[in-house]
Amino acid sequence: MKAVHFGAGNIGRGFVGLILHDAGYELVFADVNAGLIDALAASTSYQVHAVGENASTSTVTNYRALNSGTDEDAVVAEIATADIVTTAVGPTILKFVAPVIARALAARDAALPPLAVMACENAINATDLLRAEVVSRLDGGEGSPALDRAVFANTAVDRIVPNQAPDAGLDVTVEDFFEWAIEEGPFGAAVPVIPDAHFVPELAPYIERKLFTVNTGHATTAYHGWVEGATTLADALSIPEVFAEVKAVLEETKALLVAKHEFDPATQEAYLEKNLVRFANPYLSDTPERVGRQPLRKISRHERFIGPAAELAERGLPTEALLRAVRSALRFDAPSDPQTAELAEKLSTLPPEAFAEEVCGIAPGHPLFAALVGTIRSVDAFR
Ligand SMILES: NC(=O)c1ccc[n+]([C@@H]2O[C@H](COP(=O)([O-])OP(=O)(O)OC[C@H]3O[C@@H](n4cnc5c(N)ncnc54)[C@H](O)[C@@H]3O)[C@@H](O)[C@H]2O)c1
Ligand SMILES: O=P(O)(O)OC[C@@H](O)[C@@H](O)[C@H](O)[C@H](O)CO
Repeated sequence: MKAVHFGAGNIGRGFVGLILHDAGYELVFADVNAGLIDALAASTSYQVHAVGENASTSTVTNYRALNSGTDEDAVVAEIATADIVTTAVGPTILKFVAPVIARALAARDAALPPLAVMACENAINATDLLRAEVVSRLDGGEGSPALDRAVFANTAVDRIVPNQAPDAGLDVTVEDFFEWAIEEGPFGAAVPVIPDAHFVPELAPYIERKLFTVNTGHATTAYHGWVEGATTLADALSIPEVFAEVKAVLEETKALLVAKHEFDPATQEAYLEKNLVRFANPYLSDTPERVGRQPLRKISRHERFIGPAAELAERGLPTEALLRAVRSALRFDAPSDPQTAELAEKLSTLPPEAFAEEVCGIAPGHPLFAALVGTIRSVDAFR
């Protein structure tokens, strides 16, 4: 069995690669970072250190590595004969890997079992986004026979993998918790062999619970922590005012998840409490810069803040804590992040009403619009 994985970064090596290796796949990492690919290609193993109460170390072997920027033909050839292709490159990068997958599907022997394609990004239905990009590159689009050679399935991946220490080499330190939910419907009877993943009939409750609890709470910790001058996530959560804001945000998203997916409130409360502990994992060194990265993506329409806030407002439920988190997101100005300059430029050039519509996707008439515009306007006070 062979799996090709795009994105040999934190989650690629520390989660997807490890799980596919443990499932028995030969791995081919594809990435555009030449130094990383050269290091992987020159090595025969790396280690994943899981830290927390259930610490463990795993060794990943049986992999190869290819530079998808300079050796696209080789990556196409690998995918054409693979069983699985996964991505962990970031949702905004999917459009760049799609042409490679499209070429591979066109080249794939139609007699082979279909390729399982799964995007492991933090976004609702990321695989659908990838599929749309692949289709747009295929001759004949939706009518292309090459589409019959693949099965596309959405997934929700959860494991906190911070940026690694500069001297860590290829080894990755990760939290001990992990969860990988994959929608089973698209596969029919031919579900891929991945014992550490669980296949679910409907992904929406899983991805929304994950994105609107783990990622909403995580980003709230990062943005309020950044405003308070915290340098790690654990430090941020140790500030009582930040902790209170994170808890308040998670109570708001809990109300949505309980109302929308009929989760048991006590179970959801236990889930959010567990996540507060995960964010403060003392063995993990994570930063507001990483967790808050790409603020424009994070305040977009279907993402971790505006997504739940819009649905809460539509149901007449409170959104104040989510909007206070958005206000801190608007103040995020990490120099390492190109999106913060873009954010500042949009804040200074767009009227708040236009910002709400263009950046957050909330138009006049939506029940969140007035409060969101007020939030955007209030950021002026800090400039
Ligand atoms: N780190 C986490 O805790 C975590 C957890 C769950 C999900 N995710 C998701 O996984 C994705 C990756 O996150 P990460 O933290 O591993 O980021 P990362 O920056 O560590 O890794 C991304 C990798 O993608 C590579 N890449 C960029 N453009 C590429 C291209 N065109 N082709 C091939 N590779 C390319 C980069 O060189 C990098 O090695 C994101 O969507 C993120 O939301 C991350
Ligand atoms: O990867 P992002 O930028 O969407 O979000 C940053 C973190 O919240 C995220 O990477 C978490 O660590 C991860 O989603 C945990 O499963």
